[in-house]
Amino acid sequence: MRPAGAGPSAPLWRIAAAPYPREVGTVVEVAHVGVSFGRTEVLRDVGFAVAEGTTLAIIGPNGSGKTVLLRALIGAVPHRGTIRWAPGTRTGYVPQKLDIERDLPITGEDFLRAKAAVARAPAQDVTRARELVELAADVARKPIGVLSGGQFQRLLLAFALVGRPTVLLFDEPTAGVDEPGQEQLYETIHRVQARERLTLILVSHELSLVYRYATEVLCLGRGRPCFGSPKEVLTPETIAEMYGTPVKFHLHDR
Ligand SMILES: Nc1ncnc2c1ncn2[C@@H]1O[C@H](COP(=O)(O)OP(=O)(O)OP(=O)(O)O)[C@@H](O)[C@H]1O
Repeated sequence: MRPAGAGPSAPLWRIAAAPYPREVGTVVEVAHVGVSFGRTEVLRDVGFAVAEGTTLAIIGPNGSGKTVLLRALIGAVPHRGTIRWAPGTRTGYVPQKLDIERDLPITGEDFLRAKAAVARAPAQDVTRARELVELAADVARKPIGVLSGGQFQRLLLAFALVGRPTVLLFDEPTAGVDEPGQEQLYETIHRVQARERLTLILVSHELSLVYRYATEVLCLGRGRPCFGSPKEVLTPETIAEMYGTPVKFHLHDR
């Protein structure tokens, strides 16, 4: 299958040139954001807005600044420009990598309880989050080092859900997960999103899943960032331009 999409004349660049209009229900507004490390500019003039309950996918080649942007959004990286969260927003962040040793002698349950303690969330949030992501209680009682890639990603998702965020920021939800597991994980995220009325901002390399699940797509890469619907952004022309090379992806049947 080939990607469906608008022609090259589609308005792909609407954000960088003109900020997205403020709407009722906008969760975050980002305008002219830039990030540099020393003399190296990683992000320049990034702008977009995310409406409540929608899914923004951030795509782009390795090193294009996707993780840096997520970290800027949660305030972990200094930036230029403005990032305005709606009052009352609570974010849950799932990093791409965890800076903990997987062979630490702690169980999934311990891990979730630690988050509840830090977030001052009630103990029942742990069970609730675990059940939401369909992680079996006996799996959560195992040491984190023996969990499969898919189980570990579910644990990370549960970790982010403890404290009841209104927005989930997810860096590569399917890293270390096989292809059927990726679909299942996206289904789970989608289900949790609908049930909890969450807004999702996720970084992904899985363009077919992005096509299926995202409401809007922000593409970082060579040239100016582009922002639009999956149909507008995920065209062979745009992808080739942003990645610097043609990228093939398959659209799964619904
Ligand atoms: N704290 C930091 N100090 C210096 N440079 C950094 C720092 N964090 C990220 N970078 C650099 O910023 C650039 C973008 O990194 P980032 O991790 O955001 O890329 P990415 O698009 O998420 O890549 P990937 O798809 O490989 O995960 C890289 O060149 C990286 O080395």
